[in-house]
Order: sequence, then structure tokens, then C-alpha cells
Amino acid sequence: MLQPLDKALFQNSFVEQMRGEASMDQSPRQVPGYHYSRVLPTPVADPQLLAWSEEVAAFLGLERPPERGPAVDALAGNLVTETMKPFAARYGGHQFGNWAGQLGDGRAMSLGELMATDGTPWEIQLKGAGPTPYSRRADGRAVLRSSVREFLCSEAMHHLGVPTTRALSLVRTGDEVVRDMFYDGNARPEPGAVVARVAPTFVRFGNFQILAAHGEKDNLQALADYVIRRYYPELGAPSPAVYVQWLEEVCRRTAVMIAHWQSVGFVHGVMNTDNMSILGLTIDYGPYGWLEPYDPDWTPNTTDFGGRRYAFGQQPRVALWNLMMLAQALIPLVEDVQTLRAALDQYVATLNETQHRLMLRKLGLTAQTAAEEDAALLGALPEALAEAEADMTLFFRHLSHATPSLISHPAIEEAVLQELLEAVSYMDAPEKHQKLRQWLGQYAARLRQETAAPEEIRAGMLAANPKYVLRNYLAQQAIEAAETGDLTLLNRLMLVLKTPFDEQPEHDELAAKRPDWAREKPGSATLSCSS
Ligand SMILES: Nc1ncnc2c1ncn2[C@@H]1O[C@H](COP(=O)(O)OP(=O)(O)OP(=O)(O)O)[C@@H](O)[C@H]1O
Repeated sequence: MLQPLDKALFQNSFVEQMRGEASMDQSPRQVPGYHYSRVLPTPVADPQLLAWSEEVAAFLGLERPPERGPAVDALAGNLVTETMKPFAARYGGHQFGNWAGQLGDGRAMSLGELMATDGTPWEIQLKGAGPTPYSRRADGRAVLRSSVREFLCSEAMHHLGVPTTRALSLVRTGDEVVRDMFYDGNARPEPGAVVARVAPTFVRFGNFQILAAHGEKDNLQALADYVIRRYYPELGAPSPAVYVQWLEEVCRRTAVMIAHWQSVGFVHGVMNTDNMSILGLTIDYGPYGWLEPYDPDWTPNTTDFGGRRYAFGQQPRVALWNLMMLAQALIPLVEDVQTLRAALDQYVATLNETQHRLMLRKLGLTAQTAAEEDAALLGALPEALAEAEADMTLFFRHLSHATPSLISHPAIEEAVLQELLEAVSYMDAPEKHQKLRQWLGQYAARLRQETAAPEEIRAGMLAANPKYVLRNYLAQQAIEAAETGDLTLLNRLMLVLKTPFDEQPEHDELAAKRPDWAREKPGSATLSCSS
């Protein structure tokens, strides 16, 4: 009956191995003593498939279902088969630096695990499928706007090579959902939606924190052992020493993720500890945004007042703070707290090394002999980009194309320089270009020390610097069209963002500098905040 979703039998080792609350009472409440609660999705009016990720589906061994029918019902939460074991996880977290107590999956439910074509189990989770014991005062629903953003961006991030959870489907529910944080301050109904997202697991730092905060040592250990045995088997049988090695590995993976964010200009916007995956995956595509004019202080989250806690330039530091909170939660499991402190060093080491390596690649620099010069060159770039308000994506892409001419002429030609600056800068004041001009001169001189052929350098840089990212205003345009039933831009973005490093000249306009109107509009960023 349930073609094609029942092709693989749902399993769930989390449900089998963790301590769960069997009650199906979904009224919001505290759930001490448990890792998760059994729940049932709340049916919606008229589920209709709007978007489907062919790659994720192929990987899971699924086929695209018709727009309406049993499979789409299952992806909206209207159909729960006997093999599904829907549950909502209990977690806590620090939000904006303050302990928030129990949070949990307030609008997310896992249906179970599907065995992917490579033999690994992947958890399928519905976001927006109705209330759970963790919903607090909210409705358990998601609006189409935030669901389009999550669907598009998680897939775009994957294709950019950034570790992330994935999205399988986007289903419009046929119900309306009222959100009260709309940009003009008025509550109004919006179309509702459910995203089915997938990952090996959605366990977060916060799952450990809530257990530590409540002194549930047995549950804490059971969860740590489960995660290690299942997702970090190379570490061997859990023991006090292995918990430390595991934290070190979480630090390493988190550092790799953050380095990738920084290299593509992604700003998560809400890096609370409940939004930090234990696998080092980008999770929760809420008020995220992409850096357009380069600005380390920029955050898309309009509720992150003043402090700019989650601004672009703060992300590396905040991730470390979050890891410290995880380490603190693990104290009951280890013999010597100092070993946890030492494990955190892995984060800084991996972050520095990965960021440096990714940046050298973006700049096409390989010569080992120029290490000192390169460190100075890389160090000076952020300030020069910020002063010129250079579009981060366009800068690296145009630079890639310009390398052959930068290399072949002993001095940079003014025309080349001018063209580059005009193409990437949001500032027409020439004095604001001074630092970047100077930097480009130093860069060109350094580039000439490379031994590879200019065309080869250019090709390497084009493979490291995407032409297409999910610009904030493009996501907003796709949402506005989808709300009226027009999926053209959504489909086009899905297609183009699958190969973001390819030229795809027929889609040039999707790689253009942000238009002025997009700056003035009361922000795709603001719009994204209510979810
Ligand atoms: N509409 C809602 N109904 C119920 N709970 C919600 C709703 N929106 C957010 N929450 C809960 O508030 C907390 C913080 O929300 P946040 O926006 O970080 O997460 P989210 O986008 O809902 O989910 P996730 O982190 O799973 O992607 C989480 O516990 C979340 O489940």
C-alpha cells in the first residue's frame, strides 16, 4: 500500500536501546527520567508534495511518490505504519548563553530509521508534524516559509560540501498556521508545511545536557554509550578514557563544520547548544543567512540584539563555548576533569588547520615555501573585504577567473582591478577600495610564485569557490512564489544549487550581486525568524 515508503522496513535502535516514555500523552510537560517520548503526529488537512530530493531518495532507496497519496500522507504525519515508531527526543540547552531547561523536539518527530542503500541506518524526522510533550506553549507546526528555507538550504549546503542534515521532502499541509512574529508585527495565517529531514541521528549536545542537569547519570551514560557504539565505533568499547576521546572527536568534527561555514559565508544565526549536532552536522535551518557584503558582525537573526552573539565572526568562538557546555555535561562520566579540558584543544587545532587549508585552496595557493607570507596575506584579507563591502561569494569567484591575468602581467592592469572591484563591491567610494587594491597587489605577487599553469590554478579555484549560494533574497522570492502555488523558482534553485561550482551561464542572474531593493526590504532575515 505505502509505495514507496514501506519498501524498507522502519527500525529504530534509539527506541530500542534508550529509556523512553511510552505514554502517548502529547500535552506539554516536563519529562524527567527519559531520553524520549513516544508520540503520534497530528494529521493535517490535505498533504501535497511540493519538493523532493532525488539524491537523498536514491540514497535511501526510495522513489518519488505522486503528489498526493499514501507515501505523501506518511511524509506529512497522516499515516503511521506498524513499522514506524514515532518519538520526540528530550533535550535541553543554552539559548543565547542562558540555560533554558527542558526544550526537546517540540515540533519534530522521528518516524524511525530506514536502511540506506549503503547499509547504514538513517533517521527520518518530520518537522512540523504537531505537538509533543516538549512543545511548551507552541503549536508543533511549521510554516511553508521556514520549511522551504530548511529544505533548500540543507540540500544546498550538502552540495557545497558542508556537513549537514539532509532534506527528503517538503509537503504542504493544506492547513494554515498563525505566526505572531511576522515582519510588520501582525499575526496572520500562513500556509503550513512539513519537511522530512534525514540524518544518521538528530542527537544534539542538549540531549546530554538535560540528563546532566537533572543528575540522571545512568541515562547520561546510556546515551553516551549508545552514540559511541553506533556512530563512533572506531573508538572501541565505552570507558572513562573513551568518553574523553569521543569528546575530542566531536570537537574535531565540529571544527570541520565551522571551518566550512566560514569558508562559504554561512551564518547559522541561532547556535544554541540544542542546535549543535553530536555528529558535527549543520542542524536547524532557522534564521540563517549568507554573507553578502563581507561583515564579520553581520547576523541574520534580528532577535540577537546588540551582542551579536551569533554573528559571522563569532561562530568559531561560540562553537567552542558550546563544546565547553557539552564537556561540562560529560563530567560525571570521566575520572579526571582535566582530560576533558585537554580534549577541547582539539577544536582550536582542527579549526585553525582546516580554515587555513580551505582558504589556501580558495586562493589557489599551494607553495609550501611561502607559509609565512601566506599567513600574513590571509590575515589581511577580512579587513580589506569588510572595508570594501565586497560580496563574499562573488569576490572569490571573480578572483578565480582573474588569476590567469593576475599571473601573466608583472603589474596588475588597472582595468582588471577596476572590473573586479566593480563586480564585487557594494561601495562605490574609491577610498573604500584602497585596502583591497593593496591586498590584490600582494596576492598577485604571491600567485606568481606558484609553479602550476595559470589555467590549472584557475580550475582549482573555481572548484573551491561556488558561483551559486542560496542568497537570502532568492530564498525569499522562492517562498513568496511557492505561497501562491508557483514552484518555478523553488525548482530552479534546487537544480542550480546542486552544482554550485559549475558556471551554468543560463542561470547567471541567480549569481548576481544582491539588488538594492533586497537590502531595503524589511529583510528576508527578519521574515525568516518566525518559524
Ligand atoms: N512551533 C513550535 N511548536 C512547538 N515547539 C516549537 C515550535 N517552534 C520551536 N519549538 C521548540 O522550541 C525550541 C527551540 O526552537 P528552534 O527554533 O531552535 O528549533 P526548531 O527549528 O523548532 O527545531 P530543530 O532544532 O529541531 O530544527 C525547540 O525545542 C523546538 O522544538
